[in-house]
Amino acid sequence: MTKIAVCGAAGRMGQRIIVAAREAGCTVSGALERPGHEMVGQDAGLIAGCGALGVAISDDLNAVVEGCDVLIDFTTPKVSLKNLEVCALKKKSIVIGSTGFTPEERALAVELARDIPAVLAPNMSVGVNVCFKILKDVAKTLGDDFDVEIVELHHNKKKDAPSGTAVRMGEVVAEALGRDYNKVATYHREGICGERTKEEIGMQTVRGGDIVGEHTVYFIGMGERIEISHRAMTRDMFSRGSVRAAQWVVGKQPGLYDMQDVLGLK
Ligand SMILES: NC(=O)c1ccc[n+]([C@@H]2O[C@H](COP(=O)([O-])OP(=O)(O)OC[C@H]3O[C@@H](n4cnc5c(N)ncnc54)[C@H](O)[C@@H]3O)[C@@H](O)[C@H]2O)c1
Ligand SMILES: O=C(O)C1=N[C@H](C(=O)O)CCC1
Repeated sequence: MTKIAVCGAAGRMGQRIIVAAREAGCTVSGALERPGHEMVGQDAGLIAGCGALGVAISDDLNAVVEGCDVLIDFTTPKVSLKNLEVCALKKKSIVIGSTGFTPEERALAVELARDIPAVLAPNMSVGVNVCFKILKDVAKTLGDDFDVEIVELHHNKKKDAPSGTAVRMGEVVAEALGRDYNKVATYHREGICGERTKEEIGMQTVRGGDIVGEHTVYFIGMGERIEISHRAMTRDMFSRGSVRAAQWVVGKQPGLYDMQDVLGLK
């Protein structure tokens, strides 16, 4: 039975992951929150709404990592990189769902994961990862005759933009079209900004209410348009995906994997 510890345990995702881990028959061996968080000391199961687990939320990263097989971390990039460092030191696996990594932070994650098996994915749902796969084929088939725009919608508590999912969608399309995402991504259009170039990939962000997560990639041609969308109705497909990744990654060869590896979509 996989021993899973959850970092960000009182968060929107952390609470659902604790529920998903129990539903999957895993042991919740530990729960972490930031030092000084009001929930430190509280029972993680009670906070998650699934009944007492006898696991108190802790702020002792080293002790919690020591007691698990794998850490599931949905926090922030800086926290995740610290967690990855400690997991590497203690030879434990880690599943990271945090988003908002800079290219430099992502490169550091690759380096830190050289000696342990780790999964880093901006979206743990099956549906989005199938979208990643079909987007590559659609972009390659349509080529440069279709302008690509990506729109993402999330709740008003989300701290990063655009979503990690939208960035990954942009990267997949850019790669399929032989472009450098970091050069062609266009996050802002205002004033007399000139005609749209063929190469740019527009990235638009909407924030409001309790939207769980919606993404649409538009391939806009002359006289026709293709739209590929994913709408998340609950966070449970993310949490179930993270637990599936945690069960998959333990015992794998060292390195940084993504959800396509976990789902066998490569
Ligand atoms: N990969 C996916 O499928 C997926 C799905 C949903 C959200 N996310 C990402 O996961 C992250 C978290 O999202 P959320 O909605 O749960 O946010 P949230 O703010 O509700 O939860 C984050 C939690 O991390 C805690 N935290 C902060 N610093 C910490 C530390 N040093 N140690 C332990 N805990 C710490 C916070 O106190 C908070 O409870 C975001 O980056 C989001 O984009 C990814
Ligand atoms: O709620 C969030 O925050 C989400 N973040 C991920 C992203 O940034 O892509 C996945 C969707 C939900």
